[in-house]
Amino acid sequence: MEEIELGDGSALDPAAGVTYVWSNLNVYAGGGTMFKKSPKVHILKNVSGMCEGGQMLAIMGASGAGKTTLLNVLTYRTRKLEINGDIHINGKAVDKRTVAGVSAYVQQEDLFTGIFTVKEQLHFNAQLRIGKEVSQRERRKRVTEVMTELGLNKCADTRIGIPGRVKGISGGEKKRLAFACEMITNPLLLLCDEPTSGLDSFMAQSVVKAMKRLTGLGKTVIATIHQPNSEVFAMFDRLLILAEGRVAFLGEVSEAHLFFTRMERPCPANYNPGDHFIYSLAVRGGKEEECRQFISHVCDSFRDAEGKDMDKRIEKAMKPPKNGDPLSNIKLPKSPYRATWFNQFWAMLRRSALEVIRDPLLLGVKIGQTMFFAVVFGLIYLNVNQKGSYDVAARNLSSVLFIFITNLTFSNMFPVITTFSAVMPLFLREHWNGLYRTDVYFLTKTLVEIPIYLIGPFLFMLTSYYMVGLRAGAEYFFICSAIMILVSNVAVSYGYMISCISKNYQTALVLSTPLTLPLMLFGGFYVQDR
Ligand SMILES: Nc1ncnc2c1ncn2[C@@H]1O[C@H](COP(=O)(O)OP(=O)(O)OP(=O)(O)O)[C@@H](O)[C@H]1O
Repeated sequence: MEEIELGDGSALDPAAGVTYVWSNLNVYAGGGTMFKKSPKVHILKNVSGMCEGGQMLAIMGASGAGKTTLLNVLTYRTRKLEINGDIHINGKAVDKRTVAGVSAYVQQEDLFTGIFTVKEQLHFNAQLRIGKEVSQRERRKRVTEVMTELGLNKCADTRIGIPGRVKGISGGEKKRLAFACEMITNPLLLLCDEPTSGLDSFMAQSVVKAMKRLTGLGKTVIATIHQPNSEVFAMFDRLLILAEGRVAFLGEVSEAHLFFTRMERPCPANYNPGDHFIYSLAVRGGKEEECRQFISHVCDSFRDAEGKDMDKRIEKAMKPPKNGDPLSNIKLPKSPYRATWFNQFWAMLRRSALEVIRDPLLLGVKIGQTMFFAVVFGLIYLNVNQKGSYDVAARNLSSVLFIFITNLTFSNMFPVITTFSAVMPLFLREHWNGLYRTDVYFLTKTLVEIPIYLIGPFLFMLTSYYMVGLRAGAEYFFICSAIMILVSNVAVSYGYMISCISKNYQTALVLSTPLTLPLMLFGGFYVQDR
């Protein structure tokens, strides 16, 4: 059978789609650190399941059942969790790189660059997530296609918005945009965490229909789903119901009806089956013990009857095919990044520049703050260079310059680390999604923001120049100022570097002081030495 060439350059033999299998997954959280112990929580308990190419699997369950944790484990996006169990694709154990190479993941939380319009966000994704073998024309066509498919044409030129500051597209449009950003890569395996939440029933249906269309191309679609309406529910081929971290049911939708009838909870006529299954396995307030006993009974019954057949199928699906490489129908990218270094650099440079131009708040706050401190320091050290003998005045000036350098270094570095912590979730998601490398982010951010951090210290030193009442040695003052401006910019760069490397706010903060100290001392000794 002929291979399907996908938009991202990968290929899929429709006769052998991606069979995704997971077996006996046990996930634990907590346990504490060496300093502080906390109880270990067993989140997923012996969870097994599978989804074949051309199928759409719904993962359902009450809130807290473990749906999101399962999807995070299946996409290797877990941090600080202990995981045991096996994950196989087409019968072969796979690692994070393989899963990242074949899959796309629509996460529950929508994270975007708020200053972008919907179309710009999709073009940005098309530039960085589609392989270089796909032409620009094809990419533009793909953007137009997904916008039409997901009803995003109306808000194509509307900014996404920044929560609490810039009103942008609606919550439902954001959800569809998140979905469109993943669809654009034409993935072999699509995982979605609640893709329909926040959507009206028409839009929820459109999103699920778009997912269903992917299964028609032989792709594998797995989604957690909350309160699906009957039409949406009917579109899923298979159902995995989780309850209290255990598998309560796995199989076809029609089999679920039979199973719940056997459990003496038949779905009433004209009742939404999805709602009924979730409600039956929820832990209700005031009846916790009773509900937990029922859940335990349902999970045990499934494991000891229907689950046995499923286990056999899973066991079989985990064995590699007798002949050939089980992953031979998948062209895995050599690098986790689809775009070249230069393409990543230009796309990120443009985005970083637009962020400053379209949201000049940071620029305004930074300059306003610097001017405020320039005036305060200027008033404290007003005409300091005019007082006493020439030697005393010179010594005073050196001390004042040292204080200036301390202020400029720290006041540039800490805001960088603090503002970076706000964009850290987006950076981490895009970086792990293979959009760009850490060094590209660091370089483009630094390059774009350096002019801002040049203007601030320049105005600071200019104000100080007039306020300290320079008696002589203007040349000395200007050289020291240049050194200070340089040092304060290296501090900005340091701030970004520490944040990018540590990828963690607390670590960046802890590292910032010892790393800034040599810089400050260099500047300090320089101004003292003259
Ligand atoms: N890192 C963690 N530490 C401790 N408990 C955790 C951690 N992560 C998840 N849990 C717990 O595991 C359970 C499952 O969480 P999960 O987010 O997977 O549920 P969910 O089914 O997706 O819920 P919802 O539908 O409300 O999003 C919850 O009780 C949650 O509190």
